[in-house]
Amino acid sequence: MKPITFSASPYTIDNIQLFKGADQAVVRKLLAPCPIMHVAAGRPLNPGGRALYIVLSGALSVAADARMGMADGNINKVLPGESAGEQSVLDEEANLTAITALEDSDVLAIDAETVWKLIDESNGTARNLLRLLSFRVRAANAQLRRRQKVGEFYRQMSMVDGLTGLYNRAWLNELLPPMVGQAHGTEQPLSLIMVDLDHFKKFNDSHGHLAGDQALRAAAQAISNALRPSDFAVRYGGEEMLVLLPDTGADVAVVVAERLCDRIRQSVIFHDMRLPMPHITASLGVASLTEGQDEQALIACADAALYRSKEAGRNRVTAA
Ligand SMILES: Nc1nc2c(ncn2[C@@H]2O[C@H](COP(=O)(O)OP(=O)(O)OP(=O)(O)O)[C@@H](O)[C@H]2O)c(=O)[nH]1
Repeated sequence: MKPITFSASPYTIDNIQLFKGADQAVVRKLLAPCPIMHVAAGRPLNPGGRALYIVLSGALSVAADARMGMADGNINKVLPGESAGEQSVLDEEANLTAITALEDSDVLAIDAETVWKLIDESNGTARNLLRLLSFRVRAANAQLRRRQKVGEFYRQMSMVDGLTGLYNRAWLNELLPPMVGQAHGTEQPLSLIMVDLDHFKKFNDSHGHLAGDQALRAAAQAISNALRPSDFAVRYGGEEMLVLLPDTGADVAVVVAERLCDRIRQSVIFHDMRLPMPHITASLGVASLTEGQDEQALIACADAALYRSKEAGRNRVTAA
């Protein structure tokens, strides 16, 4: 079968995605006046213009524009037979994507009016265009989902303390107020334990800051291992940690705090037996939410109890 060419060019239309299965005579008639542009490698195509471009030879690169909030360094390569710029033609918006020739290319430029005529007069072209747009929407949705996942990952990372793996102050600031609100609303108890490592300055001075970091990790691990999945451990400050116990009243909170105190005292800082065996202890303060109390007052109560543990000789638990 004789290949169908268009314009005065040697190119055939049977390999162009958009015109697959379309009435070739109609397509050829409408494409006849459309210019074929030769674009040198690295040159942009009509920035901001409204035209549908079909690559006949060479290759184009299409990068989403930052103004759309879609720019993410992703570049799509458009190869012979494929098209770019359909959307700007259909929604009558200026093309916000940067289209550049990756290599010396021949590109058929179809102006908006001709695209609409093709849609009106060639069912096959209209169907192909719909299919193409549907594919583009799916790809954009998948890209958005990927970006949401990455965003959520970084959001969660920003809520975790890098040294201990416990939640950090940002997490506490976001989550404690609603937890206090919920406890008041449901009249469920909520308890809080403040944990502060004893003589930690001396520990650092004697064993070095790296050993201090390791001791902090060991204490955080001991705390995490001793809690129920419904409890939360937070690194509150340097060597100060905080434990939140939802649905837990004062009596049980003191039992949990005693357990944490024991586990920290027994924690192994260096598993390498050739290293000296320093150990740590902690002082703890326990407070339970009282009527009308806000989160700051609750923390202040636990802090005051912790201070009394320090005053009484450290390595112990005091309840507010
Ligand atoms: N290695 C290490 N040390 C830390 C970190 N954050 C805080 N510290 C140290 O923890 C020490 C806390 O010292 P202080 O607040 O004086 O309290 P302390 O020596 O534990 O004394 P008491 O709390 O009264 O028992 C300081 O020397 C801080 O430098 C950390 O991330 N790593």
